[in-house]
Amino acid sequence: MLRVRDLTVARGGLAVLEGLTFAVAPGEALVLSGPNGVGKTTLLRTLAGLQPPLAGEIEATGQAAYASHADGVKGQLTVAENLRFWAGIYGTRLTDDVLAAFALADLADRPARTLSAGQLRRTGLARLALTGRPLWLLDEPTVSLDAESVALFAGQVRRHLATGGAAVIASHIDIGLDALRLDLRAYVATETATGRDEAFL
Ligand SMILES: Nc1ncnc2c1ncn2[C@@H]1O[C@H](COP(=O)(O)OP(=O)(O)OP(=O)(O)O)[C@@H](O)[C@H]1O
Repeated sequence: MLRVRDLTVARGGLAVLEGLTFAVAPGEALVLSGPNGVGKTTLLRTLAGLQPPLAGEIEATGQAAYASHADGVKGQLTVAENLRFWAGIYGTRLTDDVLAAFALADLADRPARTLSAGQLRRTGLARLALTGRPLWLLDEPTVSLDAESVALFAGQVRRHLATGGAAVIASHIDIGLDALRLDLRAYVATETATGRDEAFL
């Protein structure tokens, strides 16, 4: 589903990670780890096609759904209206199953601006299920979620994988998935370190 060869990704014109080679097959999840600033978001944005790679190749079969830190939920719309809006964009339908899967049934008619941080995050994540896209690229999807919601979300990822989907997930916590793991510390670009050090002199 996703094949990456000798990839270098950059922010602000400087290489952040280099020499990345990996593959994610249908049914597989890859968890990206590494400390703040190592380049998880930069890699995910590059895989999502939101920024060009500095070098290397990315081959993907099927479209990707990218979920970033920003939930992208419109505050003046209700939860259901937000989800219907996205379903319209992706040509799918909002069903009770999706609301139930993300524990949003009781919140469906609430204006999104009145939601708690975790409820807002669950609404943003429910969008994934509406995209119908096979590859999920998830940047810290569990931020603001309590333990119950993390388990609920992990269940949705498992369901996605079981139906032939795949996922690449940046996460500081173990969300309990049987996943491939990639520690990005091993790929920190040497040029970056030099460039940043000089910038601080
Ligand atoms: N616009 C920019 N210009 C220059 N450097 C940037 C820019 N945006 C991010 N960076 C730097 O690029 C590096 C990678 O950032 P990135 O957001 O990908 O890290 P991350 O692993 O996702 O971090 P976190 O765990 O904190 O979310 C960091 O050192 C960051 O400071």
